[in-house]
Amino acid sequence: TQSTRPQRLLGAVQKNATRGQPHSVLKAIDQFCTHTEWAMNVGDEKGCILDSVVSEVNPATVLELGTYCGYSTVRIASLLPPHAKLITLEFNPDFAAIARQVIAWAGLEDKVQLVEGASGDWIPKMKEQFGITTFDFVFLDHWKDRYLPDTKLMEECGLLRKGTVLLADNVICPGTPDYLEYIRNSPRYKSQYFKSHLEYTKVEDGLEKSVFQG
Ligand SMILES: Cc1cc(-c2n[nH]c(CCNC(=O)c3cc(-c4ccc(F)cc4)cc(O)c3O)n2)ccn1
Ligand SMILES: [Mg+2]
Repeated sequence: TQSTRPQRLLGAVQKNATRGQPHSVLKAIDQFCTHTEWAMNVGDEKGCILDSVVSEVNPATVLELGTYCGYSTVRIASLLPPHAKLITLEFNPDFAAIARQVIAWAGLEDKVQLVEGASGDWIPKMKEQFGITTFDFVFLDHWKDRYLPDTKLMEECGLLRKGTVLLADNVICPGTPDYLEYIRNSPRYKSQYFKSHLEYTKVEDGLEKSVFQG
């Protein structure tokens, strides 16, 4: 039977990366996606911007919406302080199964809680299920038409505090026009655009960083 792209990506990690070395996992995925098969990881160019924002925030609690194969999960988790918690939500069970193995290969399973299901269902349950009060950092990288409703949902559920940083991938390609319109015009956020490119391509894309003002 045919393998899937995520399965082939995992194979490249297991073949070319060293267990317990997150950097080698990221390198193996980026090489696979550059030379063999494109895949929707945030990639190294936008990944460097992600690294700098995560390092600046130095978050104790992180929410990632959209795990896919775990590339950005590994990228973020490798920068977190010892007792920090990263919760990542993945809708597709096949993607989640691969992501668990990629995260384990990187040796970061103790920092990561991967939850399978839809963001709209899980965001209201964050406090009771995971003992979260508020998130210090949120990486939005899931269905592009869910960025705006889920941001409003996080506000309503009291999951954001003064200073919480939201970083949104793909605000140009595939694009999140309603989210950009809202977040750039809301007095409750201070936003900044980081111009970049769609992973592994020359197509324009970018990340939008927004700080909740409380
Ligand atoms: C909890 C929860 C989770 C999800 C969820 N889980 N996993 C995802 C993946 C979402 N990501 C993308 O669709 C995506 C697409 C492209 C792309 C594709 C094709 C092109 F031609 C150009 C660009 C590029 C990217 O960088 C992307 O991130 N959503 C959904 C709902 N609830
Ligand atoms: Mg993305």
